[in-house]
Amino acid sequence: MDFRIEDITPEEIDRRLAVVEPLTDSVRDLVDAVIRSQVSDDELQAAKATIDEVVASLRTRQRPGGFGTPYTREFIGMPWGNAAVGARNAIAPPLRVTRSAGLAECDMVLGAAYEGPGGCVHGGVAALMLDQLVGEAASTDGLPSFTGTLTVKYLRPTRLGALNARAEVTGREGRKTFVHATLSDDDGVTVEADAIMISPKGFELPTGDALPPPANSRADRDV
Ligand SMILES: CCCCCCCC/C=C\CCCCCCCC(=O)SCCNC(=O)CCNC(=O)[C@H](O)C(C)(C)COP(=O)(O)OP(=O)(O)OC[C@H]1O[C@@H](n2cnc3c(N)ncnc32)[C@H](O)[C@@H]1OP(=O)(O)O
Repeated sequence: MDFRIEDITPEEIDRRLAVVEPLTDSVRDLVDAVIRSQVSDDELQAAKATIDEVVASLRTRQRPGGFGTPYTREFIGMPWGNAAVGARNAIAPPLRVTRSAGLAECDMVLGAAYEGPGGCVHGGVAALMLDQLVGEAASTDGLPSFTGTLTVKYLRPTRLGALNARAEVTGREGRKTFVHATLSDDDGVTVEADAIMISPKGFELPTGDALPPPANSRADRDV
């Protein structure tokens, strides 16, 4: 796993985020526009050519593999490629998770890119978001926890639109942390999940100090 240290200041993180977050939002917008566009075939083909040019320019310098999760020496996390919260990842639902002891929560608005059954959120997307939330809730004491078992119960269809996700630690037992999570719309809970999170054996923090929760964005770190 890539836990590399990148020795930059919080100001430099903010500067980088101020560049990449709007870019990621534009790519998200592009994804939504492609799904819902009703322009002609000629216009679609012209759009492809323009997009291919942009991709070629971005490919002139690429890192190998994934983005990884770099940390600063102060243990501010930069999981910017993360599929659920990555600041550079347009596939990620736009989640801004807030955390406190044993608790993680976020409001989000899901559009056409997250559809499963017509007009409703894909079950895998719901599970993705809840997986992230249980991971963040279990890790608020600083030690990372990985999902061992995630049990997801879909109570009723989740309409696309404004939603809330919430995860709360319900117990700890050795290296295991138990977490309950929900996804809700205005009418209440649509999906619930229970997770057994496991702290990896022998994992030691580089300094022996507890880590603060990792930051995903400027707004997140200000919490
Ligand atoms: C500079 C460094 C900074 C670091 C700071 C980090 C801060 C991080 C903060 C915030 C992060 C937020 C991140 C959110 C991420 C979202 C969540 C994900 O997507 S995670 C990816 C999906 N999950 C996997 O890929 C796991 C793959 N599996 C494994 O790696 C192992 O199987 C693992 C770690 C889960 C367990 O392996 P073992 O070798 O440690 O387990 P054994 O020693 O056999 O068991 C320990 C106890 O756990 C139970 N256990 C083991 N596996 C289990 C499982 N799969 N389900 C339930 N219980 C399990 C066992 O029964 C045992 O319990 P008994 O002590 O006997 O009571």
